[in-house]
Amino acid sequence: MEKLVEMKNVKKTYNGRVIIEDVDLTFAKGSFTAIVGESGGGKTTLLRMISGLEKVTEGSIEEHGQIVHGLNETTRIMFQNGRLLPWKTVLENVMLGSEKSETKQTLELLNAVGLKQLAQAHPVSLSGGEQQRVALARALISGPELLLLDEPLGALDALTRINMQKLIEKIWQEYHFTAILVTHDVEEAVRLADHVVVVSNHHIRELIDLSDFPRPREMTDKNVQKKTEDILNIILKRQTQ
Ligand SMILES: Nc1ncnc2c1ncn2[C@@H]1O[C@H](COP(=O)(O)OP(=O)(O)OP(=O)(O)O)[C@@H](O)[C@H]1O
Repeated sequence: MEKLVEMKNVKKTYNGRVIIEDVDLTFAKGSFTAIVGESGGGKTTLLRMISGLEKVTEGSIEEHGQIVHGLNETTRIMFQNGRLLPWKTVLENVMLGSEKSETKQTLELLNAVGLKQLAQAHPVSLSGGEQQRVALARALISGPELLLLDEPLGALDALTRINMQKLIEKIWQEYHFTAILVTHDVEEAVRLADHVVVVSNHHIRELIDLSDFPRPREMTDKNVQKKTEDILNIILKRQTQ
């Protein structure tokens, strides 16, 4: 297992208030990790520290053995709101993620995310799911090593969400980046991740290894349902303590 990111004894406080502490996590190259847990538990803060956008208060975060200082060239972030520029076309929005001009790979990527026919459309004419496809392509156009996903499917309806989960899994398998996903949706975490991090009470409460679960994972699969219930119980138990 080759390490990409390593968090050692990380603590974050805002104005003396502990948001998260005692974080020791390793993210292997090419792995898919989901971070779940109670609202306000520090999930986004964890992601922002990994991205370099937020400083750690104590401890360290290393990428390829180098301390993370600010946003890395090879890291991209995808948010709940695609943050597309309305006056630019789909293709132009995607190209914002790259300093190079359009290439054969650009069209391959548009094709892979199902946007080839919409390359000249503007964001206003796209559905929410299509807009997030553009945001995904823009995040991937430069070939990042690490993709941070901050609740990227949170605003989508249930069916679109499931289709987007399948797309993210397919793209992750094809493009071999390391993915870290923050989500409120435990089913989504179990469907996509090979490691699930449960955050609660300002700590990493549990690490669940799903790397042996075959893909694609369907919610009709009893083992997938059981894992989802187990994780939900860990979160709920904590909240009632
Ligand atoms: N810049 C900041 N200054 C002060 N407090 C902050 C700042 N950013 C986040 N917080 C606080 O840190 C706590 C954790 O926030 P964070 O967004 O990381 O949680 P979360 O687990 O992602 O929550 P949610 O699931 O609701 O999105 C919250 O109480 C939030 O108010």
